[in-house]
Amino acid sequence: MDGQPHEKDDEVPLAVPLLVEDRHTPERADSTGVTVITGYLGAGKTTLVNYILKSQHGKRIAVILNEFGEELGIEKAMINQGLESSLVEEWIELPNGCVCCSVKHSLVQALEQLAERPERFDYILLETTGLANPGSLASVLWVDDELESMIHLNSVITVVDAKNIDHQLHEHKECGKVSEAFLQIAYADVVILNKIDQLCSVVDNFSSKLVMLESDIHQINSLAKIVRSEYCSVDLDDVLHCRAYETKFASRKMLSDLVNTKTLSLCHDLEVSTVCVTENRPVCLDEVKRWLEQLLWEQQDFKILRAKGVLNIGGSEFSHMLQAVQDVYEITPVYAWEEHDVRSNKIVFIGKNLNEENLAMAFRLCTCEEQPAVKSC
Ligand SMILES: Nc1nc2c(ncn2[C@@H]2O[C@H](COP(=O)(O)OP(=O)(O)OP(=O)(O)O)[C@@H](O)[C@H]2O)c(=O)[nH]1
Repeated sequence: MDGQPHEKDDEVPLAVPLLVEDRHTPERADSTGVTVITGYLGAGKTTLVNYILKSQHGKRIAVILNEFGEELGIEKAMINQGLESSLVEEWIELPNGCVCCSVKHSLVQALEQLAERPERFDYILLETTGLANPGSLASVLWVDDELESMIHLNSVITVVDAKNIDHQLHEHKECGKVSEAFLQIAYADVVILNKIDQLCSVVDNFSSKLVMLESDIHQINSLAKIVRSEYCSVDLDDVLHCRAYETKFASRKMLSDLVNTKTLSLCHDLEVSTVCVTENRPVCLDEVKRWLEQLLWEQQDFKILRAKGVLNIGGSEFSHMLQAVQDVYEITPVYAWEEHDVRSNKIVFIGKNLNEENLAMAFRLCTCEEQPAVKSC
């Protein structure tokens, strides 16, 4: 951690809010949720980790830190022993490098070691280097078979510096590559729009600037929840209980939020954007899979980074949820359709150079009106 902790970090809180409620007891009792914390250099990732560790939630939290380019390539694991216990620091040695590329395997081993400890953790936070592409990391953590029973990916939290994000989004891009600031927002389940105090000190029309930044973020990723903050003082529910990857346990609210997500097309200057496609007729599961595999696995003049959707599969009485990160995807039955449910299909794509019309047209070709019913549940 190379940032300086803010002096507020050392103050004893005057009041202890009850931030973690019983209803949040992990559904998978045997598996620990991992929250990936990412963000541009200096955005406030360490500030967020410190804030979480020092909040009095009574939970045991392990933190794995990955610093890109550190000489020794050493990772530091800080473990919060819970309410009224001191912070314990440990070192986990990983080879030098960035978790999203060269040391995935070691990271997986480190997570296994943490998860296998007799004293169980309630949460594991993984603070990535400011240069990491959270997509690779998310896809590894989401699907790793060795880890599946012990840990699960909870969410990706991206900390954004409100004063500098404009510049970061519009700075020079390497040809053909999506810049890190876009990737970090594209893969985020929650965006913490931090340092709003600093933004306030440099712009006159502070409120409208904030709204504009939020609109830019939502044009890149309409699925992300945006939380404004100073020194990352956020509601811990937003960071620890997001559960963006729990497809099987997706709530009706999560699905209805998806259905209500819209394509925002105000600014055409953004490298990455969200596109939503809908289809009212039932779709054929095999056709959808074939289409997705083409989109995700074959070379295209566009790139899908993340997708989420609700599907009405012909012949099935279950709504299905689609999740995709990079080249990995999953379609899972979620809950039985009820009489009042509107059985429709919606997929939200986040990616580079997406063409709404082409995607909508291809989705239409997946309908199964002319095809035999598919029994998937
Ligand atoms: N004014 C102001 N400063 C902040 C805020 N949040 C964090 N900082 C300060 O910004 C600096 C960088 O914060 P860090 O938490 O170290 O940021 P980081 O993302 O971990 O930085 P790297 O590890 O270098 O990528 C520190 O000096 C923090 O105290 C905020 O909301 N307002």
